[in-house]
Amino acid sequence: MLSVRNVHVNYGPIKALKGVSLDIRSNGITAIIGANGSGKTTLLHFISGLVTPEEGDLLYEGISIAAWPTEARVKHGIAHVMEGRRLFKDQTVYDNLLLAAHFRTPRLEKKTITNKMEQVFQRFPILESKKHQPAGTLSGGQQQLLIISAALLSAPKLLLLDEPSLGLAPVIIDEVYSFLQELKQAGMTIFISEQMAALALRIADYGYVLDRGAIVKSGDSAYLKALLASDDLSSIYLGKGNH
Ligand SMILES: Nc1ncnc2c1ncn2[C@@H]1O[C@H](COP(=O)(O)OP(=O)(O)OP(=O)(O)O)[C@@H](O)[C@H]1O
Repeated sequence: MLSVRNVHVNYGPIKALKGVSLDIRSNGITAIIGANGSGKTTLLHFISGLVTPEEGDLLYEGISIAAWPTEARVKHGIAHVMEGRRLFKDQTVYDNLLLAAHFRTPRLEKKTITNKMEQVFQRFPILESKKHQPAGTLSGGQQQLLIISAALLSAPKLLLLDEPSLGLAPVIIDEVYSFLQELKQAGMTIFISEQMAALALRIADYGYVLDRGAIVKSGDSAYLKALLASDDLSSIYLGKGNH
């Protein structure tokens, strides 16, 4: 579905990505795993058009979209859930969903939005019970589920998730991950970045290991799990994620 080709991104003298190439396959989960500062966020920002590369290309369903602005990528189905749970914390849960639905597809009919919101509330009754509360009053896990649900309101073709487990308690991480597993079973295409390698490999079909801006290993999740278990990845300080 999406191919990153030989991407180089610099921040002044810092070379954040040094010739990264990878493929995100349809209907499944691809993971990018790497330590703090390895370049995962930069890679997701590149895919969303939030950083300009020195060099490289991005192919989406076979066509180059490297020159497209972020809005065009969003309109064509690339939804990005950023690191750090960015919500409108003073707005209610309901309004956050409404804003997300309108932002991504301004001409959605009211009935369609209502139906989609009903689906969110059926899946997460806790969000319904708190729908009139400011989003900032939700727990970290509830905020993460709200953000992912909001991203799904636009029925994206590709969902990008940057470290969805960051700062969450283990039991909540399990809830977020089982929701991602459900989305995968429903046919969604997901690209997930994680520092906790074993966690991402639990649900991913395929993975890439990023180390200081370069892909150093790749393979299906069984292969990468075996590398992790044999400590072959220990030099790059990945979180094991065996919580
Ligand atoms: N805006 C910026 N200006 C300068 N350097 C940056 C900027 N953003 C990231 N970097 C540097 O680029 C490198 C890659 O950072 P990036 O945030 O992409 O890594 P990451 O794997 O997502 O790390 P984290 O897990 O901390 O989010 C790091 O050395 C980082 O310090």
